[in-house]
Amino acid sequence: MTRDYSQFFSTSTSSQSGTENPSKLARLGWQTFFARQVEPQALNQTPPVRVSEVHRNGLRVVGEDIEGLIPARPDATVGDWFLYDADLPAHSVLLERKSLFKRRAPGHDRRFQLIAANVDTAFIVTSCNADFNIARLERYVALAFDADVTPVIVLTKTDLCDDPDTYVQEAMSVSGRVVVVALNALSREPLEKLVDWCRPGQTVAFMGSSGVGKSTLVNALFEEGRVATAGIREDDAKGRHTTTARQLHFTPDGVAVLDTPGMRELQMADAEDGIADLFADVTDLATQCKFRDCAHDSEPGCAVTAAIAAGELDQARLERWRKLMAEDRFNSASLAERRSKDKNFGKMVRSVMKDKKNRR
Ligand SMILES: Nc1nc2c(ncn2[C@@H]2O[C@H](COP(=O)(O)OP(=O)(O)OP(=O)(O)O)[C@@H](O)[C@H]2O)c(=O)[nH]1
Ligand SMILES: [Zn+2]
Repeated sequence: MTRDYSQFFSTSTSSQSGTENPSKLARLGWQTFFARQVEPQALNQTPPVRVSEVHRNGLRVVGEDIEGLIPARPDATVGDWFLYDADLPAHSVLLERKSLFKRRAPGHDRRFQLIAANVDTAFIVTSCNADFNIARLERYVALAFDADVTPVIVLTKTDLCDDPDTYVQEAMSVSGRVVVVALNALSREPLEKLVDWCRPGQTVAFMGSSGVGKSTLVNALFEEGRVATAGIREDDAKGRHTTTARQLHFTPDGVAVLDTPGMRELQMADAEDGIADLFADVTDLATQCKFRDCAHDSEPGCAVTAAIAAGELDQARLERWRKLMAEDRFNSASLAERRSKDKNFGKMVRSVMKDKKNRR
């Protein structure tokens, strides 16, 4: 292989700027972040490939002129980049990731499962109706922050709502760092309003409950509509999974769209950093409390309760922070740790779980 990869070493412009005619590799999502990790000579010997599908027997990878298979390995997932060794695929070298969604396995050992790597943007989708739930939005935003993925809140079904602006205002209260977009997913608006995050070479994911319009938005990104929407489903009020495989779909424009059922079951686990990012106002206040282990209840010198009393912090937001932290702690603990937790903590967790169920 004697391909010249030097063009991918430009550090002045990233592929995000959307050049007129991006190369195949750029359209697969190859960015300066990955190019910086590699010597040009190595690229010629072992060209970059991206994991487009995860199967039991291996990772399907695609590159400039390559379609290959790397033997299954637990340390890689869809969206990962490898330097591909065509002679010994198992010796391909995994590149450092920009971002990673992971979760704890449901089984006994609670291992980490890698869900998706190198996603640039997570569209957190909800609709301007009863699905809208501020606590759920916060969970997804915290998960995205924790994964180093940019969250964008997308409010769908504006056409069915008298006052979308109320929803927009509330969604904006989630975080000053998160853009909120409101649209009718069945119109041309998705293409117009999501364009900033859907340029060639970008990788996007859609998160949100069933029926909020994720497939509809994905369809909008594909000219021919390759991903099926569920349509009307009277037989199954809760909706069903129209997506089954763990893979990346590439739009004709070169946007990689993540398609994995795992995104649906993402739980708060070891996501303390993401929660801290989202609730920076609360955690900042907490550092000013008189006692380091302040529970922000009735302790003297508590900066958090003082802020609530002064009307600077919303009590409801504080409660949602507590619940998210409790959920994260619970899900992060091993089974043994869970058993040894004291009764009160168990009670708290049960109430959080009950609450979670009610929100679904
Ligand atoms: N009027 C209107 N209908 C919408 C909008 N977005 C989605 N829908 C409809 O809502 C239904 C559910 O949309 P989907 O795109 O299948 O929702 P989903 O989030 O992919 O659902 P799951 O596949 O179950 O996760 C479909 O009948 C869509 O046509 C919107 O903005 N306006
Ligand atoms: Zn306090």
